[in-house]
Amino acid sequence: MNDKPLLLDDLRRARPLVQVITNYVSMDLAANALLAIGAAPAMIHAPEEAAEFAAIADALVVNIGTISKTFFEGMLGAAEAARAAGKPWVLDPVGAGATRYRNAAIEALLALKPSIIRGNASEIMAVARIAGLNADQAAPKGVDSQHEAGAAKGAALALAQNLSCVVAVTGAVDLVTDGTRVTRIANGSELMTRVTACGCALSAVVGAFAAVTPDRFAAAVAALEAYAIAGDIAAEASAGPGSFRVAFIDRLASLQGAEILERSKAYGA
Ligand SMILES: Nc1ncnc2c1ncn2[C@@H]1O[C@H](COP(=O)(O)OP(=O)(O)OP(=O)(O)O)[C@@H](O)[C@H]1O
Ligand SMILES: Cc1ncsc1CCO
Ligand SMILES: [Mg+2]
Repeated sequence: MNDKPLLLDDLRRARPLVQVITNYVSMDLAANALLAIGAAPAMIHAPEEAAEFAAIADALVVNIGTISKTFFEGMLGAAEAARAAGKPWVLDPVGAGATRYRNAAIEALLALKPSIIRGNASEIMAVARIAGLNADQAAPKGVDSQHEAGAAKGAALALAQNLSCVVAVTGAVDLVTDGTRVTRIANGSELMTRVTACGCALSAVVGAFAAVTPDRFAAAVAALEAYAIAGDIAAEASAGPGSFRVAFIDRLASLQGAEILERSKAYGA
């Protein structure tokens, strides 16, 4: 029996408290995506309280999209506290490779051992380079991917093995690896790339799934699959990016295990 729909059910029963330190662009969509999927969001980033809160949250998500000195201090404290408390934490390395400041922040965050790294292909290739792996790839030009997820397979495997974490690479076909297993997910709509912060909100949802199972690989696969399938269903009734954004939140909220089983285009490869 496929256990992915059960993880969604577990999530809705547990209603995990997910602390999200994310960029200004994504705060609203990420909090609403968490509520819709069945989790409880808390967007808490101030260095004065971020670490204290991470010790009581069920999972932490750190996204460096609009990082600044203050945000970075909060991220370091929270990630350290999550690690010390044995809570899962997810890193979304937005714009990895774009500037020296961003790369140094990523390097410091990698040292705090993220449980799951979720990014687009360009970002994951840049993170591997920052970690001293796979150094021959081109730098991304901004926050959007210049590459297909499959192009980052080597970088994702190397990162997962080296940091003992799960790496989730998104794109037209998503790729998830724990360094040994690789699952691809061919669901999702191109409209998701035309709504800003769809990837950031996904990273928040990955945190919610990671809060309800110790199996980080299963959590990442289940989160990406549910998210992309909600995107497929929402796209069927959308005229463009604006109406899609609204329909997408509705579909995350109404998503059923049976729809995941019916529509899943996940395969091992
Ligand atoms: N070309 C595509 N076709 C279908 N689905 C896609 C496509 N590109 C991305 N997706 C889906 O969109 C979601 C977000 O992934 P994406 O790779 O766009 O993140 P991102 O680049 O980090 O986004 P952002 O930086 O805007 O938050 C995932 O569920 C992914 O499967
Ligand atoms: C557009 C943008 N700029 C910094 S973060 C962000 C949200 C998508 O990553
Ligand atoms: Mg992104």
